[in-house]
Amino acid sequence: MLQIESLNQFYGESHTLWDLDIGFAEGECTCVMGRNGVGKTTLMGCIMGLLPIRSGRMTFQGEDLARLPAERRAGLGIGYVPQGRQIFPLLTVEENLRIGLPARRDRSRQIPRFIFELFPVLEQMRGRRGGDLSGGQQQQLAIGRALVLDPTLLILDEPTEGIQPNIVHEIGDIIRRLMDDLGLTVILVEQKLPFARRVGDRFALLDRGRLKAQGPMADLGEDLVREYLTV
Ligand SMILES: Nc1ncnc2c1ncn2[C@@H]1O[C@H](COP(=O)(O)OP(=O)(O)OP(=O)(O)O)[C@@H](O)[C@H]1O
Repeated sequence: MLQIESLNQFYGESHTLWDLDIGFAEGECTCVMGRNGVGKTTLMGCIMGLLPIRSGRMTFQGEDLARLPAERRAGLGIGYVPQGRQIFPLLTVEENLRIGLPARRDRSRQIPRFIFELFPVLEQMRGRRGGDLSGGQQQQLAIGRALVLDPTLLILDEPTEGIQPNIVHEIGDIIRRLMDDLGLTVILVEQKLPFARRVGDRFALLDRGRLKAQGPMADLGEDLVREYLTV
């Protein structure tokens, strides 16, 4: 569904992503993993068009992504839940959700009903400010906001960071439901190994900007964990 070939990215003189080749298969959840600072968020920024790339190809359902500005990429059906959630604290829950509506392909001005079915707390707190929500509720709002666009691919950057364990479990269930009920493909940046193993179908392991291994989650063995994940 999304194919990345020979991707190189620099921050100024600093070469951050090196000749990355990664494929993301339709209908699967691929966990992008690796220690802090290896380039996971940078890779997501490149996919979304928020960071310029130096060279390489990115194709999404046959479209050449690298040539499209960020707003067109979202319109192709790529939803993005950034690290740290980045909801608007002074806007209400409803206003946060409405932000994505103008980019919908069908021009609908209605927040899709299934978002409130998936996250009942967002309906209960519809008129409250985003900043008044708990961390877990804000994460649900950030996911809901990305879903407003009706994406076929959803990218989540560390959705469990700083969230209570019971809510982490719930977020895992929601991701699987999005895949089973809506047929979404998911890219999940994740550092928590048990969560990645529970939710992911495949993994891609980065180290210092390079891809070190990828494959079915069952192949993420102890040797790889020790070498590239344990701190
Ligand atoms: N805006 C920036 N300017 C310069 N260097 C940056 C910038 N953003 C990130 N970097 C550097 O690029 C490298 C990759 O960072 P990135 O945030 O992509 O890693 P990560 O794997 O997502 O880390 P984390 O798990 O901590 O979020 C790091 O060395 C980081 O210091």
